[in-house]
Amino acid sequence: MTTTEAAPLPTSTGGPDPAVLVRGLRKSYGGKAVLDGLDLEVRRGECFALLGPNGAGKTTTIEVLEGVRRRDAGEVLVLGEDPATAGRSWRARIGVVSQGEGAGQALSVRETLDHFAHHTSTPRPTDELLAAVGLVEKAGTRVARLSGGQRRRLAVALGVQGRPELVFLDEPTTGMDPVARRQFWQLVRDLRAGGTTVLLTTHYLDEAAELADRVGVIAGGRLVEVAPPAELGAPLRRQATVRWQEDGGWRAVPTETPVAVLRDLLAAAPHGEVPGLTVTRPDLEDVYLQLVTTAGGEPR
Ligand SMILES: Nc1ncnc2c1ncn2[C@@H]1O[C@H](COP(=O)(O)OP(=O)(O)OP(=O)(O)O)[C@@H](O)[C@H]1O
Repeated sequence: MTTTEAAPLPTSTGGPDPAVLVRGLRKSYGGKAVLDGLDLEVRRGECFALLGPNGAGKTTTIEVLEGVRRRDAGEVLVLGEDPATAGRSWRARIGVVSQGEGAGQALSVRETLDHFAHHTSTPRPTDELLAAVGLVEKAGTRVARLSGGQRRRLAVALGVQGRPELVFLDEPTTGMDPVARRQFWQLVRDLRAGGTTVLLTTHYLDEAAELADRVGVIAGGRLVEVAPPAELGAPLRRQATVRWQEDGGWRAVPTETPVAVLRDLLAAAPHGEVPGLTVTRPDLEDVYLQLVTTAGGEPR
């Protein structure tokens, strides 16, 4: 891994100030580099999904941005301030949904939301939050009696209670059932439609494809690619595979010009029929796997 100096933060990116601007972020644990010069820019109002294998450094990155983990080097601006030194007024502008469960156990769901509302200047109404995360039926249940997925929903409600400008969602739907995930996706869409910037980490590529304006892949301590989900790994996506049945077996031809392959096949087909013919291109998962493998982003 290289040890180049962090470039100074640009003062202008050509548009409004980004919500998150990171240059040359480095973090090691016990002498082992996890982040090795990570650059990241999240635009105001977008939903940005950080992808990467287990141990790639997604949570470490989010924690540095939240101001709860110290960095070794690099420059970081979140809503225009350095999280390492920013104060309470800055903290009130961000929302955090971490991987831990957080909320106390003895209070009911409603009491928990009401309790934290007292510490927030313009909280979203508790009933609105309960509906948004699908916990209306559980409003009177003690937190200790919630299932894992229901606790994640409560954590999400608490994270957005203070109407944050920017919300960090670290693996927000882990443990949620498919209905809850879709409900959560709607919540994220609503937040984004209301102008909130969302930075989330996820292992679910369908979630990233569904929600994110752009995705970034962390591997080998750096952001190896950033693009809209449909454009990630564009050169890899150009490669199609034409498959068909021939002489009792399967043939598969990788090609960047599938139409030409099809034309030849059809010309050679006795009755214009090619049994089992399919043309496929790599999907987001195929592209992601290639990116992290190429970048040496195997789990540490
Ligand atoms: N407090 C710590 N002390 C020592 N090592 C740590 C600490 N926190 C994280 N690590 C290590 O740093 C690496 C990155 O961890 P991190 O949690 O940031 O990864 P991640 O991409 O969020 O992983 P996952 O997808 O599994 O949640 C891992 O190898 C982890 O074991």
